[in-house]
Amino acid sequence: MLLSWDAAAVRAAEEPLLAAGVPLMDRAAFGLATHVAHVLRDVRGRVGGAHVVLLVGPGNNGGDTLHAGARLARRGARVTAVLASPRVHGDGLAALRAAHGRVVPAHDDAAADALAGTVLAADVVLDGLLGIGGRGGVRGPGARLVGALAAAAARPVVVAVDVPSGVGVDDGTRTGAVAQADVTVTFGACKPALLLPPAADAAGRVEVVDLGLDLAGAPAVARLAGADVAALWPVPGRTSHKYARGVLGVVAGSDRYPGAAVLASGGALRAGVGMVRYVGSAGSQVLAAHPEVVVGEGRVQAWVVGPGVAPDDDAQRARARDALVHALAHDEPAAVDAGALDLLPDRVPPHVVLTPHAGELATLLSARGAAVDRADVEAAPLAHARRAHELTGATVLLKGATTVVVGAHGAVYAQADAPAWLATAGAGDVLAGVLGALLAGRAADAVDDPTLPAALAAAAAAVHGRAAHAANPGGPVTASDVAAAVPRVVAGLVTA
Ligand SMILES: NC(=O)C1=CN([C@@H]2O[C@H](COP(=O)(O)OP(=O)(O)OC[C@H]3O[C@@H](n4cnc5c(N)ncnc54)[C@H](OP(=O)(O)O)[C@@H]3O)[C@@H](O)[C@H]2O)[C@@H](O)CC1
Ligand SMILES: [K+]
Repeated sequence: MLLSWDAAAVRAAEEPLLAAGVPLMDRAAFGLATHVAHVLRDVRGRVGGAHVVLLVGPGNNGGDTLHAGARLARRGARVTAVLASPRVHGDGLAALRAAHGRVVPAHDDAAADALAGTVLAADVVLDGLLGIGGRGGVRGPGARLVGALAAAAARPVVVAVDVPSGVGVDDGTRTGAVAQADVTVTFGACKPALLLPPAADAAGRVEVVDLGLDLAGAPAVARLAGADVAALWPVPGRTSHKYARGVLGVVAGSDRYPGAAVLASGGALRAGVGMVRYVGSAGSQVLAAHPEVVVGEGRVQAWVVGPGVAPDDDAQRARARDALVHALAHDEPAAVDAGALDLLPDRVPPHVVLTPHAGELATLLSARGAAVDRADVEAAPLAHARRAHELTGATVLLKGATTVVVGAHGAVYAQADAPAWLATAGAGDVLAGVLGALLAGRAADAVDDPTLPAALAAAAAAVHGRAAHAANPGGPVTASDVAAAVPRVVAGLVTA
């Protein structure tokens, strides 16, 4: 599991070490220089003679960068520090000068613009303008340098120092231009911005330098790895029968969208649910694709409600509403998608998991008095998913290239397992089915432990994303392909 801590938690963990005189900046700079040396060997074959440009901001982030630059200069690199502020870290600057690094001021926009060519001609650029002390996008001459990097057709390798400068460290937002990093070398612990969209898209590969911090308290954002998914997956024992493995009620599809019923049922079956009971008008299509499905109502442990339920299909909407009422009255977990999102009562428990995409989340929030549109949600996915959790009580899985899950007691996951090819019609229906299988297989646990539905939702997103890779590595996939690949992805995880 990849865990991240917010800026305040990192600072709190640094404090006692700094008070005890532990040289944290030395450790950070050593780790940074080591990673940059690896990068230089990759791009140039060696450190000696390579040209390294440091973008240096006013705080300790610039200090780390200058100290790392000094180490690289001592190893023979040609190091140029571009100072984007008249006030920079004194010790760091002295160390770089002592190591014969070159120092050039860029204290105004014109000076910064004149240095853009130098920056773009480097082998490697270290982005040390802002770290966890940054507030909003990069301002001043630093912004010109970042803008030049962002606009360049051919740019040097960029290593972000701690975080790409200008990202919202705790919420994953981006304001203004952010230099796209190839690698982010982060100190002490991963930061939320390195996992959360849209900031994480600018981070590249993330390397964590251990500073020996003792991080107390819960992490801010987590990302499940394969072993975590396997530990969450309901794996049948030798004596399990289909009812013990979970029966899932699926209220999906409509005359207009019968395929959603087929895909949601298929996702659930392929994820290992004991049995699917399908409720709705697409029974014949579901049976044609999946003869193992039982059509009609009966006892279930969990529900999938909403995929492909058309807004004008009154009969299917009534079934979806009934299913939700039943689920809530009997403490049965439910994945609520698409056409059922507007049928929710005001408050629901966290074992109700909403699975909107950005547009649907905007609609849901707007209906509850928070006027936002799709672009607002995409610019700040965590904040909006959290708002929806606060307003409804539900666990919220916000679908996207990186899927964000917010659950009870501050549980937050960000899963980036899917290839871009997964953005295809019907993929969300399959995801709802996979999640439904997990909720059915672990229904009692999901009700007892209010944070578990968020972990299960993240696990469903992880398997769904991996299935898209497995279905056709590097190429296009259909939702049916993704569903078909789920069993071997699950097998690979639970037997690893
Ligand atoms: N603590 C430690 O020992 C360790 C810390 N470490 C390192 O320290 C980093 C944190 O350092 P930091 O606290 O000095 O903040 P940092 O991010 O460098 O910038 C703050 C400066 O930027 C300014 N500023 C703010 N926003 C701005 C904007 N939008 N555009 C332009 N300027 C802006 C702000 O000005 P102010 O807001 O105060 O006016 C202030 O002057 C951390 O990320 C890690 O790299 C590691 O070495 C491990 C040990
Ligand atoms: K930085």
